[in-house]
Amino acid sequence: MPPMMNHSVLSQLAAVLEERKHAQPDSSYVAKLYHKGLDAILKKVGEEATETVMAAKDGDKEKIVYEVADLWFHTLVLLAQQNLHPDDVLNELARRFGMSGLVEKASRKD
Ligand SMILES: N=c1c2ncn([C@@H]3O[C@H](COP(=O)(O)OP(=O)(O)OP(=O)(O)O)[C@@H](O)[C@H]3O)c2ncn1[C@@H]1O[C@H](COP(=O)(O)O)[C@@H](O)[C@H]1O
Repeated sequence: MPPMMNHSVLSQLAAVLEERKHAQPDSSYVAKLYHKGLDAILKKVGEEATETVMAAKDGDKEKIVYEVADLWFHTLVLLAQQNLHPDDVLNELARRFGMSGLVEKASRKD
């Protein structure tokens, strides 16, 4: 998959996560998680990190990909809940990699 398509997946998912902030709590998984609050989101991040570790210890590549997807997804929910965007993380990684101007700064200040 070309890099721009990967970035597009993150951006499109971030847009859906943003929309879910205005949804009824019982209307979707993400809306329910927002409603439960920060501690519930952090609990999911912790659980998915643990499940990733267990998959890696089992040496199960398919499960590693599945669990990392769950982990990334819940960290994206955390970023959205904190009014941050995946581009903020991509920019930080680009900065560490010695690149600049990879993507526009996207976090909101509210
Ligand atoms: N990518 C995901 C995604 N990855 C994982 N999950 C959910 O995260 C949960 C993973 O937790 P577990 O494995 O512990 O399973 P679980 O026992 O059902 O979890 P809990 O109910 O106990 O928290 C599952 O319920 C998955 O369905 C996701 N839910 C939603 N998305 C994306 O988010 C978008 C918005 O989701 P909704 O708000 O549900 O419409 C969707 O269009 C999807 O693209």
